Amino acid sequence: MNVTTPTVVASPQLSWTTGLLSLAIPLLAYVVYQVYVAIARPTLSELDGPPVTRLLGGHMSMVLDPGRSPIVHEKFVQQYGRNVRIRGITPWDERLLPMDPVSISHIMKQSLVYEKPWQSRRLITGLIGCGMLAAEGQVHKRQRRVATPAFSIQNMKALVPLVFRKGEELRDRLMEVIDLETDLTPGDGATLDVCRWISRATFDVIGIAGFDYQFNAIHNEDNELFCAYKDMFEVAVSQGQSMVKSILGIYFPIINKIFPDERIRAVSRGQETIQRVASQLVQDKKRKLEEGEKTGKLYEGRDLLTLLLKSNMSTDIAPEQRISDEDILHNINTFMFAGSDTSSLALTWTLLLLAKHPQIQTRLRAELLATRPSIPFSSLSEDEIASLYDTLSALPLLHNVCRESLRLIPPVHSSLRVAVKDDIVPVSAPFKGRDGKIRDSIFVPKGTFVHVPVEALSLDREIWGPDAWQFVPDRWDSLPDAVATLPGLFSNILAFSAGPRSCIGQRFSMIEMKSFLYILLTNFEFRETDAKVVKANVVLTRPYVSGKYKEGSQCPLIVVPLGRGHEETEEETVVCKERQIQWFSQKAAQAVEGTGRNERLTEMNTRYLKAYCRPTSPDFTRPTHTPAASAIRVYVLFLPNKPFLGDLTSSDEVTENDEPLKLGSDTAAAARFPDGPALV
Ligand code: HEM
Repeated sequence: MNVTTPTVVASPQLSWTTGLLSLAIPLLAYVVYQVYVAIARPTLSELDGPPVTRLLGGHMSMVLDPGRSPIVHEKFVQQYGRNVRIRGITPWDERLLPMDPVSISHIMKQSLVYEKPWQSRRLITGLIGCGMLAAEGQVHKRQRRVATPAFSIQNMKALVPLVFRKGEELRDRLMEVIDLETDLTPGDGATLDVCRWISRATFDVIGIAGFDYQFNAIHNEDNELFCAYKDMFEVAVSQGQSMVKSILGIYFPIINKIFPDERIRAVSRGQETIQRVASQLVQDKKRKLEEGEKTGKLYEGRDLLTLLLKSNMSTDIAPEQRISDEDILHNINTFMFAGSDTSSLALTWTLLLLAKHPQIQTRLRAELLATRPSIPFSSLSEDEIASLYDTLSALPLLHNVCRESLRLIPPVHSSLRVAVKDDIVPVSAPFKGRDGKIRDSIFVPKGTFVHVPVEALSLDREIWGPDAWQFVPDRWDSLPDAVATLPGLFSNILAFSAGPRSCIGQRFSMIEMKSFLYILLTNFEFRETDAKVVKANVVLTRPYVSGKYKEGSQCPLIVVPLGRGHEETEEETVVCKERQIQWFSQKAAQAVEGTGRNERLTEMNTRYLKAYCRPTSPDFTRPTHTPAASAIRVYVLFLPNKPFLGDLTSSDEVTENDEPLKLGSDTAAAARFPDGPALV
């Protein structure tokens, strides 16, 4: 199985000696460089900063830990000003921590001066290839130019129905899981790890939207490509004992070749699978596009892979600006990597915040329910879903909730840059340097690392006001003037970064967040459990249960299907009932139309609905034992192939023993109601 094994077994001593030598020589060279060359570099000497109390590790744990960072950042600003000198990992590693909006804007704009450090780029490249996240300079420019048209507003909107369908799948799956875990009595909900479920769904979304591939992770986690990506991404975020080895592996990749551990082997296995399955997908798509060109029947795929290939082939891109198939594959990997966990974390944190603020959850639900179409989702055409999304995207509270959540808990907590040449960084106000002189800019020498504190700017109480650390979506209706000075691709926050290296998937994420929130909140209520969920920065800001870090990232919430334990507000009840009654009555009328069946049935049906209908499952796609399900049964039992029920009177009860018609398997009924509820 493992191609490296025979070498190691055949000559273990030789391997060890070679390994040690190949480790020792570069290590020695590195130490010599650091002592005699790097130490002589110019430093951020004019800036003030906190004292250093440790030889290694410096201040990184203080600024990287989201449990402490808000207070640390605030104290630093008060004591040392808005641009602070901090210590990185080694004694020679002085870093700039800018918390001045003017300085940060400059750094984010000057992407040719402030690059991603080669260390992080090498780590990413080793996992997913040199796509947009890792590339720099001309390579990055070329890739971004090819990818930008794929992320246009129009192309993103075309993905809306795909995202909705996945949202519905998640809803149905959660209902099934809850049914299994509870006895279906009112008030019942199940405690679910929302983080895990959302993550499975966002993986599915990026699979289908990224390259038209069904991971089906919502249903099971066995798909080989899904496992390959998951394993690789887990290596990227895994911490612990092998931290030192991981760092050494970045500086001296040969170590990983000579001494591969289980993680390295998992990465190789994952890469092999991705290479085999995903490159086949690239070739298939290329063939479809070429065939379309030849036959004049253009291939209409909406996924990012197709769009990337189209853009790369378009005449707008000069031949020398095109990217290779390998680059295309690396970028699809990059979208998987950059777009799955970030989105699922943004959604998870939003649901947790809403669970902690039930009044806001109720208000948001009422806003969402008011837009609910009169027919079930499953019956909506793609155009109708697109127009529903247009309505959603303009909802004020939904928008406020999304940006407030991304402001308060940005999934990317901070980012790292390195100055590749000397630079002068502007500041918003003159400041007193360490030598007591007043300065109006900062000299940043080549080689300096810059720690970009994404979270610090959006939690700055001097800028956002005293409640900046709280979840207050309404703040967005009247923001302090100072907020307008903050950089950010989205809403003056750095959640999606800023400048030429900002997130290309921001529009995609908003579609995903808003569609999922819509589907989830109109079907479930989310409540806090007794577990204390805390933030930890493991590449991204992830939820953990306090004291249970070893169990991995998780966010348990009680998920209650609406209509069971959820006490709907009057506003919700009215909206839901009216819409459901309207839909059922319409369908019941169609059912009896022209069949000579009496109108009494329609009337009775409506009566049942009036009595029982609750906002349980807005598009009625599943049978339940709730009153709404009885209403569904009544409606279904009216079908012509159940003639004896034509004699039902309005006083008859439909009992548990009445067999509901299985629309999904009954061809006659299915033909009659192609868009009807699938009661399977
Ligand atoms: C809520 C969800 C998301 C958040 C918070 C987010 C955040 C970010 C941030 C902060 C960066 C800059 C990283 C850095 O400077 O180190 C970034 C870059 C990037 N993101 Fe996202 N992202 C999200 C979703 C997505 C999605 C859905 C996709 C793709 C479908 C995507 C693709 C990318 C790519 C390709 C880059 C690199 C851009 C470049 O360097 O030119 N992201 N993202």
